[in-house]
Amino acid sequence: PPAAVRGMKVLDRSAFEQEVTLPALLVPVQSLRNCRKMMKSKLVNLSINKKVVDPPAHLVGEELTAGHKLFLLKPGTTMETYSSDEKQMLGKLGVKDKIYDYRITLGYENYKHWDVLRAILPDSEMAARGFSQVGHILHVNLRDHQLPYKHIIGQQSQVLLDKIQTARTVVNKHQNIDNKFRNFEMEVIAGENNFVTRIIEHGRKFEFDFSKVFWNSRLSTEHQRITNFVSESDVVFDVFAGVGPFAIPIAKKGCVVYANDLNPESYRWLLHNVALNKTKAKCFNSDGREFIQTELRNYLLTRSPHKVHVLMNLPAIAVEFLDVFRGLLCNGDCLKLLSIPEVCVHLYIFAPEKDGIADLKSRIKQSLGCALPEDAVIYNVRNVAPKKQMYCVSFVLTWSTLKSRHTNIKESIVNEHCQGDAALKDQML
Ligand SMILES: C[S@@+](CC[C@H](N)C(=O)[O-])C[C@H]1O[C@@H](n2cnc3c(N)ncnc32)[C@H](O)[C@@H]1O
Repeated sequence: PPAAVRGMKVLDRSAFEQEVTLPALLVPVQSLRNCRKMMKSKLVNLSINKKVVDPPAHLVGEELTAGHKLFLLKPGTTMETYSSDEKQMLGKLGVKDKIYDYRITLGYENYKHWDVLRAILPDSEMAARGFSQVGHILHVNLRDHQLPYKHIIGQQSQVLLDKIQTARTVVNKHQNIDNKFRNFEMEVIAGENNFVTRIIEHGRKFEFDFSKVFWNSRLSTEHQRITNFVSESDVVFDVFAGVGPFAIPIAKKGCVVYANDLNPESYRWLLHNVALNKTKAKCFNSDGREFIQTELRNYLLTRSPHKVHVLMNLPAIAVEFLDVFRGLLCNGDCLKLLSIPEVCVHLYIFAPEKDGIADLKSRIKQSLGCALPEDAVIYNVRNVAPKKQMYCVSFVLTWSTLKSRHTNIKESIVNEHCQGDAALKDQML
């Protein structure tokens, strides 16, 4: 497109009009088929109705207009572009060894929407990064300097909407996801003003209002990894459950699931999705800390024989919640305490690329009050930004952490309970 369109804030289609000269080859009609095959990659790649046209007499001479067509080629094509073999082949097909200059007026409609965006925007980055799709919503992240162009981007996106049949809305997602509930602020730049969408992830259905809750399709592999990891007989506490992408497939597997989210909208959609998938999960709308202190604690004191998993997917700050496990059971009846099930925490955490493991271990230690167990599994989930990784750290909570805020006092409790009975003490320890 003409250079003058760069920086345009309101779409002016007429500014795209210009006369250009395209190189062209004169081909006898009987060779059209073979030539088309041979020159496919060399034909002009604009959205032009006809890339093979009738030759005008003023260009090729009266005698060559009949029985011939012009092949319009990519700008810059010369006879030197062809190898000697290709030239020989063209000669055999009766193609003239000459490039003609074909004048054509191009307009807005001849460019693909990405070409239009690339030509208008001050940098081509936005066009290169493209769109992501969540249900019927396409989303872009416009940088501050691209905001003045949002209407043009919206208009171009409308073209995209027409092409992607499942898409009906284009939003600009403000990049900052630092708000409490991890949802994006978004603004419709094309299509319907409707954020309620439906996703199918690994065969499970999820409906939610994308403007009010967290959803990230890039976590789908992780959702599946954890779902595969837990056994049917395990009990799962999903502390930051969102709209249920861990909780629902795990419940469908047959596990008992307790799912919690502080965002009332996430909670509402969580309940909706549990029903939509015809499954069962106990759902809560509490702060994660309170959920652990009440639901998890009560459950552990029931002396259940089932292994417990605690999912903590709030990678920016979940580590700060670990202190809640310190002394979680410190006021419990000691006999009950001695038969608590194994509790495996799956903590999501961001860490820098450089020395990330040492960094996360140190933060976990600080919050948990003891070092991460040797056999903890540190799994790299994904790269979230340049130099920033997301990990899932899976580890079993030690008895002493759950019982004591300070030190390992298992032995002192046993002593207290056994009242000098050495045999009982041995048995209990
Ligand atoms: C990163 S999202 C994860 C959601 C879901 N587990 C997933 O994988 O898509 C974190 C969730 O934690 C919720 N949240 C934020 N702070 C919370 C808190 N203090 N207690 C409980 N939930 C919280 C947010 O509403 C959000 O749904």
